[in-house]
Amino acid sequence: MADTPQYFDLVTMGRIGVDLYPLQTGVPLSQVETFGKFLGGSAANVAVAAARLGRSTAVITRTGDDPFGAYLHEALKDFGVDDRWVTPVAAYPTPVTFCEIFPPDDFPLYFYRRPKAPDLEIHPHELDLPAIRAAGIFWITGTGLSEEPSRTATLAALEARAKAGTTVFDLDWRPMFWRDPDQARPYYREALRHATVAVGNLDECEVATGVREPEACAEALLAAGVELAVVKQGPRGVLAVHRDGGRAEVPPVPVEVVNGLGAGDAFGGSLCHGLLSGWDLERTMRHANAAGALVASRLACSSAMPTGPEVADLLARDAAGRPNQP
Ligand SMILES: Nc1ncnc2c1ncn2[C@@H]1O[C@H](COP(=O)(O)OP(=O)(O)O)[C@@H](O)[C@H]1O
Ligand SMILES: O=C(O)C[C@@H](O)[C@H](O)C(=O)COP(=O)(O)O
Repeated sequence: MADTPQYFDLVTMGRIGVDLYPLQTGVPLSQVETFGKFLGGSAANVAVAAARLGRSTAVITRTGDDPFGAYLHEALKDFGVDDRWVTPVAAYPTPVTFCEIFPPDDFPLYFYRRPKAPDLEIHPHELDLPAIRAAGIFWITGTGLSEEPSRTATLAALEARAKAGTTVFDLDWRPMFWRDPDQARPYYREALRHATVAVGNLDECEVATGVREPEACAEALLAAGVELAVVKQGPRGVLAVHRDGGRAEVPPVPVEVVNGLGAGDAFGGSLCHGLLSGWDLERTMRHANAAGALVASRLACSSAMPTGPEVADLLARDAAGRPNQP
C-alpha cells in the first residue's frame, strides 16, 4: 500500500532568501552602516506567518549550497516551518535582498538574485505531488511563474492539485523578474484557472486582470476562475469578494508604520489561518488586516510575524478606540 502523504495545513511554493535590512531608517543605502539578517522571501514568509498562528506549514523552495542556505534551514526550523522540500542548488548562491526604509510609504527593494535564484530551479520531477494534493491549503506566487523550470513546476503542482481544498495564487508582481506585464499575463491567467483564491495588491491585480479599480479587479479575478478574490490596498485596507455573493470591505487598523515590507505576507499567513478555521469573510479579513498592520509597525518581515494573541490584542485596542502603539 502506498504511504499516506504527510499532511500540512499549508504548503507554500516559491521565493526564499536572506533579507538584509538596514538598522538605520530614513536614510538611503549609501548611508546605512549596519544591517540585520532575517529569513525572507514571500513564500517562506507566508509559511512563517501561518506557523506563528499555530498552523503546520512547509515550504517548497531551493537555496544555494552555501552558509546562507544553511542559515535559512535553521531559521525555518526555528520558526516551526518544515524544511523537507528545501534543497540546495550548487550552481547559484542563496539570494540576498536589501531594502531602504522611508516611512510611512516608501520601501524600495533591491533583489540580488543573479545569475539565477535557486528557487527558480525547482523541477517538476522533484515535487511531492501527493503531499501537495493533501495539503489543507496550497499557495503559489507569481514569481514562481517568471522562469523555467519553476514555471512548469508551479503549473504542474497546480494541475496535480486540481482545485482540491483551497489553492491560493498570490499574484505577487515583482516587475524586475519580468520583461513587462504582457510577458506575465498568459501565465497568470493559466494559474488563475487552477486557483480557488487570488490575493494581490492593486499593482498585482492590474497585471493579472488589466484593470485597477478594486471592485473591477475582484470581478475580473472571479471571471478568471477563482472563488474568492482578495484585493489588498495597503494603508486603505482590503476588499474581498466571493463567488457566492459574500463580500467584506475592511478598513486598515491604523498603526505607526516602521517598514511596510512583509505586511502582505503577514496578511497571507493570516488569510490561510482564517480560511482553515472556517471563519466568515469579515472575520478573516479583519484578522489578516491586523496581522499586516502589526508587521508594518515593525522593522523585519519573518521575525515580525504576529502570534494570535498579538493580533487579538490589536483588534481589541482598535475596537475600543485605544492607541495601537502605547
Ligand atoms: N500602513 C499600513 N497601515 C495599516 N495596515 C497596513 C499598512 N500597510 C499594510 N497594511 C495591511 O497589510 C495588508 C497588506 O499590505 P499591502 O501593502 O497591501 O500588501 P503588499 O505588501 O503585498 O503590497 C493591507 O491590506 C493592510 O491590511
Ligand atoms: O519577498 C522577498 O523576496 C523579500 C521579502 O522577504 C520582503 O521582505 C518582502 O518584500 C515581503 O513582501 P510583502 O509582504 O509583499 O511586502
